Amino acid sequence: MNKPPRAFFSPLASGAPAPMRELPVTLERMIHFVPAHNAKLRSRVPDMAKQVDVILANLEDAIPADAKDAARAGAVEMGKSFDFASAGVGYWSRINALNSPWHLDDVTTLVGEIGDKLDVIMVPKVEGPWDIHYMDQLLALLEAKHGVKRPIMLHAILETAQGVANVEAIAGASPRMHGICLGPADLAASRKMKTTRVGGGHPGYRVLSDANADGGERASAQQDLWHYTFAKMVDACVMHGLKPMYGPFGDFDDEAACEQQFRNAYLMGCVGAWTLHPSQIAIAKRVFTPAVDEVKLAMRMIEAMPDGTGVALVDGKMLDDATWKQAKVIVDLARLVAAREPEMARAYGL
Ligand SMILES: CC(=O)SCCNC(=O)CCNC(=O)[C@H](O)C(C)(C)COP(=O)(O)OP(=O)(O)OC[C@H]1O[C@@H](n2cnc3c(N)ncnc32)[C@H](O)[C@@H]1OP(=O)(O)O
Ligand SMILES: O=CC(=O)O
Ligand SMILES: [Mg+2]
Repeated sequence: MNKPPRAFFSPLASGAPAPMRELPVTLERMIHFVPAHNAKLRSRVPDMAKQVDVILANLEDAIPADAKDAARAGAVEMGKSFDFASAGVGYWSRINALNSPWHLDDVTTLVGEIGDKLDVIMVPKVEGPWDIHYMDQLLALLEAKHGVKRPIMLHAILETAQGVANVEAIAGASPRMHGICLGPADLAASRKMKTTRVGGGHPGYRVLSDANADGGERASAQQDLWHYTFAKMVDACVMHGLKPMYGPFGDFDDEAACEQQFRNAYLMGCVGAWTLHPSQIAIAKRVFTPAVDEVKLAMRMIEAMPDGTGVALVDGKMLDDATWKQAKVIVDLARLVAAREPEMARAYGL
């Protein structure tokens, strides 16, 4: 059962900041993962911040059990030693799962030490709205205790079959929700899919054309294993005003496949993807930044129908109110990019 509308935006603890009614308007084309226990990589944060929209201190999977405390301390150090807000870069952390021995220390330490520096906590393996309700209440209590001025947002990873089944309820569980991203590795394991890949396609998942009368070779094409989940996730996010994102792509050597996976997500409505290795940053930037010719065409479409109603022809193609809205999605994104990157502003003519 949902909370009544008036209660939805009430702080959950006396002294906690009021929940946000709108998400901050920010570019989040890539969430760059930093293994937070790794001092060498932590020392590169100021350089990385010049290249990415968001830096995430990872505490969960990929951090060895005996380095969990060091990773937590590293996340605190990152938040204290670099001014992400002044650099215009988001600062997130992926905490350990709700049932893990590290979870409680992760949340209490992060909020207690860097609650005012952290924009988003990424919560893994979210199964249903109850996980978000729990996080919401705990964060409100900790924010009140530590005098945090701005609510920390939550980004859920969709990586269990139960989570996928409950994705709409997860998206609508709290005004803290920032977005949801697809976690194809854990989701594959949860569903008992027979793949060991981290995202992307699989050569065995394909459709085959009918047999040829002459016995000739049958055409066959690989299909997208993630299409259903993406579509479900994007609709749930957009319905609740959240940001859908793609998660990890594990084959660092296959940049073309990474780019295609990111592009499918972009075209389907996602705003960004995780980058796990420096080589993936340029790919995410290329994909989640609208192309100059696409933006120029969209601007011409908007000019052709200045008040957004009626019908017009641009390059021989019909547009009406719906097309105008499609064009506006692209131009709005271009304006966000232009505000951050002067060379793109010039290229777009904005
Ligand atoms: C399913 C999931 O949950 S996915 C999310 C969890 N996984 C992660 O977060 C993985 C994050 N990435 C990493 O830890 C690393 O990229 C690894 C361990 C996989 C590979 O690292 P390396 O073996 O050092 O790779 P490689 O030699 O190609 O790295 C090239 C350079 O980039 C650096 N680098 C690698 N990953 C990163 C990163 N995430 N951020 C910044 N720099 C990085 C390396 O330190 C190296 O620098 P150097 O040449 O000065 O030594
Ligand atoms: O955490 C990410 C995943 O794919 O699993
Ligand atoms: Mg996972």
